[in-house]
Amino acid sequence: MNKQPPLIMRQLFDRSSCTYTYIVKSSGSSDALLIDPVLEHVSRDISVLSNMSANLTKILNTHVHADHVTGSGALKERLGSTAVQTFISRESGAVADVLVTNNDKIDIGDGRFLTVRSTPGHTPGCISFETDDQASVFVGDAVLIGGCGRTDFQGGDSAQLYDSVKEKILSLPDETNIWPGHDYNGRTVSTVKEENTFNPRLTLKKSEFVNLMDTKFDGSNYPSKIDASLPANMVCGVFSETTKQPVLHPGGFLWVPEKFKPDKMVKLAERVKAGAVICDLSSGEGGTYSGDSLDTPWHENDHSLFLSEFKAKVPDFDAPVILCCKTGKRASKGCALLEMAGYRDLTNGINLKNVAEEIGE
Ligand SMILES: N[C@@H](CCC(=O)N[C@@H](CSS)C(=O)NCC(=O)O)C(=O)O
Repeated sequence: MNKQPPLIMRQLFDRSSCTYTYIVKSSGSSDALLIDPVLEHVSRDISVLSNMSANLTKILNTHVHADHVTGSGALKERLGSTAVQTFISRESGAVADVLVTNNDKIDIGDGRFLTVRSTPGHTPGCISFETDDQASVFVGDAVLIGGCGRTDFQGGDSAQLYDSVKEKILSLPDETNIWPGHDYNGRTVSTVKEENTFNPRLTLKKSEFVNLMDTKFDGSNYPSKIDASLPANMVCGVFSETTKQPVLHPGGFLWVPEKFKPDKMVKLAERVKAGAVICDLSSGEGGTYSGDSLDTPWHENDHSLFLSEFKAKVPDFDAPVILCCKTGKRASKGCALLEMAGYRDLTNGINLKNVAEEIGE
């Protein structure tokens, strides 16, 4: 029987965001891959790879991180953009060289591979990477040691997270090592058996888990770097040489949560009474309203510009805001973008005519 060459692994840490980065390679190949690199540690990662005589060929991202900027783009720039490929899930909506989906195989070299497991819930596009011998699984933020990723922004869904984790991670053999994306208490690795036995969240019944998560994580205390991280990570950390901002997302894709879709508009009159700032993104295409409204044009191909113009007009992240346009579509994208940037009280008002009708004008 052919024995598989052993895998060599390194776990690296970012103290600021408590993020783990992993190097994985096969002993019989010089090729190596990195999982979840952090921008500030690109030099360290290159140096560790060099000491291992390893040649970085692939950078895998478990998801669009909200608490740190990925080192993917900077590593590509330093090591040669054609020599290294970036990976992220197709479901994340982000841009990378390779978009992967459930059950895809990622070659490590020397006959070894990782299998992609779709594990949404912390975000819709979260994936885990399982080694071919099931000795290890790199889970990003789906499972944390004695915990799990939060589910209160970026389309998080606690019921979905519970199902993902139970079906794709905690169903692996007892002895499978679980390598998390973070640990805030100095722990490094766990096993399926330990998490199935002791994880205080994931040993709950699904309804109890959902209740706990939805109470504990209420959309407050967002990661402090969310504003810079999300736009950068949607393009795998590639920055424009001229603006030094993340390059624009081709096509301007924005994930729009259900609650911001135009047909989900609710309690508009109540938000107006609460003193909501009404912003018109349509430059007057959506009818009129007798009260005050701010004209803040939507920039379909430059979300950063919209964000900076909006922030200059509405600096308070807790201000109630109603976005309007002509049909509610641009407003829904605007709400999604502003929520990712940290605004907490957003409503899609569809258009000014609709606002006027809702409040009985
Ligand atoms: N304070 C940190 C953010 C901490 C945090 O929210 N961590 C996330 C993973 S990074 S999006 C999480 O899911 N935590 C789970 C938990 O149980 O705390 C910062 O400002 O960056």
